[in-house]
Amino acid sequence: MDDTIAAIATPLGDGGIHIVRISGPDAWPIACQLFRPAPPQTLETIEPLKVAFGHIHDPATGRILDEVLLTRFVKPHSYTSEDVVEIHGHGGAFVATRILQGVLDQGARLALPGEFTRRAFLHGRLDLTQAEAVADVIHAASDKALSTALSQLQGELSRSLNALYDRLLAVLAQLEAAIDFPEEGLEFERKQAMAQQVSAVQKEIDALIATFRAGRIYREGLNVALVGKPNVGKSSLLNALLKEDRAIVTPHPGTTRDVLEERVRIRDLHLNIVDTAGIRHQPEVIEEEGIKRTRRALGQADLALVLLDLSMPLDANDDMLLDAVGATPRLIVLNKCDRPPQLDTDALAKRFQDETPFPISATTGEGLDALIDRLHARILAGAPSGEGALITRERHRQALAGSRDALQRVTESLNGDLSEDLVAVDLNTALEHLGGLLGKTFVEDLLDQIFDDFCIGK
Ligand SMILES: Nc1nc2c(c(=O)[nH]1)N(C=O)[C@@H](CNc1ccc(C(=O)N[C@@H](CCC(=O)O)C(=O)O)cc1)CN2
Ligand SMILES: Nc1nc2c(ncn2[C@@H]2O[C@H](COP(=O)(O)OP(=O)(O)OP(=O)(O)O)[C@@H](O)[C@H]2O)c(=O)[nH]1
Ligand SMILES: [Mg+2]
Repeated sequence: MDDTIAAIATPLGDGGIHIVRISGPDAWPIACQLFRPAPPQTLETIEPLKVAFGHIHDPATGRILDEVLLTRFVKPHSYTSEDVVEIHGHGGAFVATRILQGVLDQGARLALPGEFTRRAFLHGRLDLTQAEAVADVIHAASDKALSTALSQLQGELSRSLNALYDRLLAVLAQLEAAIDFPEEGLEFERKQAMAQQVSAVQKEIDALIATFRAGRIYREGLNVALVGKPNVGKSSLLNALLKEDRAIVTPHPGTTRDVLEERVRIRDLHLNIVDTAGIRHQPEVIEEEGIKRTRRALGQADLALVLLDLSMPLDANDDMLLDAVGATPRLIVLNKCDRPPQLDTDALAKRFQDETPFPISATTGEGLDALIDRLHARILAGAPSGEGALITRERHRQALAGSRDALQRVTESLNGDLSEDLVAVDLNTALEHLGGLLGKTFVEDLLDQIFDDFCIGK
């Protein structure tokens, strides 16, 4: 951590401005080799956290490389808690790379992905949940995703976890006192009181674990599989939903799948909709493959949007599909309601007793608002009300579950008659899980996992 790192903190391409960021003990000396402030400013008069105007020179040739703004941060008052310099140059991959090269030539090392934030973590300016939140702010695709990430960055989750950690630490101190002075032992009442304190913490951990469903869906979006027989209007519905919010939609290719996935924003939330269509030719050959893909999409979905064609009777395709949906939570959507209905609605009502199918028309847009209302309500159903801390990642859930299980053993032991040493072991395990979640203790592998997903320059 004692070397000086540098990177272009903005995406490489033509744009308005680019930022070259330098962090470490040589950040300022390196900047001094390259930057000439415009008079009357001199290098000596540049104040931290103020913007200075000037030029970057190429020390090799003395020529001007760019006209820039520069900000100096003096440790520990910077993003990384180290000395930092930011050079704001003109947008453009070539000029940005040219300035970065100058910085590297002066002795800085190219930063690894996430290394600035990793340093902020290692210097204690952020804990691990806050560092994760930095990535979540960057990837946020809805208001909920953004507000969840920002409150985590601001330490909302950290505060809850630290409070629980401290309460357990206080119990551990009592236990250890009893271990150190065995002649005094632990009276029954003391043990009861400790068991109560522990189970109170356990309850709060359970409550945090229960926020995972909502937290994950806010952060990642609800995974929706759009399923239905060929021609029922799946792609039309997807397009209609996309049109609702065209500007903020970003199509991104499935990572391991060859199906199309689209991100659709619905008010303050977003969905990841997988369109399972498009396998129509040579049905005898492709049919099976199509069903396999549909099943795969369904397996990864939080919700299936099952499309039926209101303008024709249910057929064997629909049956096969409904079979495939199986236990995946679903919403039945009846498309083409602009056409004369052919679907036997009595039979339908019998078949889907507790469900209200949604009549829509993907082409006229009829019923779409109601469908969106329903989707929105369904996502929020069971979500924690209010502003409390949420957990958003499987890592959080696992750590909390580990802590909760250990605490369960602690309360059982305290209520039973186990020795203080053994109780302390479980209590320590519970603390380690919480500590690991916050990054109080960590292994490099975990940091690699978290920070490798970051961009270079973050
Ligand atoms: N130009 C620029 N914009 C940016 C960042 C940055 O590093 N540079 N950020 C990050 O990528 C985010 C802002 N986060 C930041 C967090 C802390 C500090 C910082 O210097 N903190 C010091 C001083 C604060 C103060 O003077 O009040 C500190 O905490 O001591 C800077 C940015 C988003 N925008
Ligand atoms: N009248 C009417 N026609 C519709 C509606 N939705 C879709 N269609 C028509 O139905 C046909 C099939 O629509 P698609 O959206 O391609 O259907 P799909 O389910 O994606 O079909 P595959 O990709 O082949 O599985 C097109 O001609 C659409 O214009 C609707 O609500 N009303
Ligand atoms: Mg289609």
